[in-house]
Amino acid sequence: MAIEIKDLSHIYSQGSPFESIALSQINAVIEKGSFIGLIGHTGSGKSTFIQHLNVLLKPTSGQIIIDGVDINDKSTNSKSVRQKVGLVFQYPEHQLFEESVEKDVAFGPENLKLDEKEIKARVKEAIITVGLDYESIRKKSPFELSGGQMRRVAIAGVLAMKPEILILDEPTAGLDPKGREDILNVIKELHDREHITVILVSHSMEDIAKHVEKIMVMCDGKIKIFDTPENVFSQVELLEKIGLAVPQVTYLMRKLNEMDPLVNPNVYTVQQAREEIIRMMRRRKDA
Ligand SMILES: Nc1ncnc2c1ncn2[C@@H]1O[C@H](COP(=O)(O)OP(=O)(O)OP(=O)(O)O)[C@@H](O)[C@H]1O
Repeated sequence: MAIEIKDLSHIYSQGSPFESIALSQINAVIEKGSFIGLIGHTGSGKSTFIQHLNVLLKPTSGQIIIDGVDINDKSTNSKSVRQKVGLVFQYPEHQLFEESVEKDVAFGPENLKLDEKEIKARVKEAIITVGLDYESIRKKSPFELSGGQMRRVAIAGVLAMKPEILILDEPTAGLDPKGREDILNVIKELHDREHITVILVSHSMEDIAKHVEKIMVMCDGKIKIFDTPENVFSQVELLEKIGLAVPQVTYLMRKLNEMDPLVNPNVYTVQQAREEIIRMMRRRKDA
């Protein structure tokens, strides 16, 4: 079963002078088990959208159907939806508060009133899944860890709830390139192993291009494109119009195609090609 989004709109402070249309008649189907990247400039509606998926926000109009169930229907239990749809907020480490890593990760499963053995097993599994050494880290205070480790602990806390749908809002924000890559690899491996649906929100095309199966591009509260990375990146003009930079590698591929003697009779030497690419990268850096 999929996530079906039907004519979803959200207006903040409707009817007041501060009214703001954040989502405008969105329609989409996200297949079960897919890995989606959600991208858009600041204020495009990404956070508003994902908060609807685990009923933190209710639609002004429209519906969200998950596994055939309208999640906003009066008869639907919000708690059971939140169990199914795990949401990792931006900078989730700010929400760590327990005295040890294992207590923090156990917080969600304890709220589910699971038995102690099951909680312990889930905590261990989640900590290992995010790539941390369970034995050496479990008793530590989250506050003695590095930024990247704290982020992993926070993600483990959501994984310990065993969500079927995992949504991560900018999970790589503020991390160095190595930390970003590590987190993205953890998420990718989890998706490949557990076949859960993953929605990864990011500002960075580069970050998500490598891993996701489809990219949803949002602009002004609407979905502008929802397609494979190849098809999204081929729409360079549209992406630039909405203020999104495509990955450098796409520009390079484009340039190399232009340099292909079959496409362009002004054949370049390898040296000329190198120089042209360097000039292009500099121009983009200066822009
Ligand atoms: N609590 C709120 N009250 C009023 N307007 C809001 C509220 N939250 C968001 N908005 C407005 O809704 C629109 C969409 O915001 P949203 O936070 O969903 O965008 P976003 O794409 O997640 O941005 P960012 O990348 O900066 O997190 C923006 O115009 C924003 O100003």
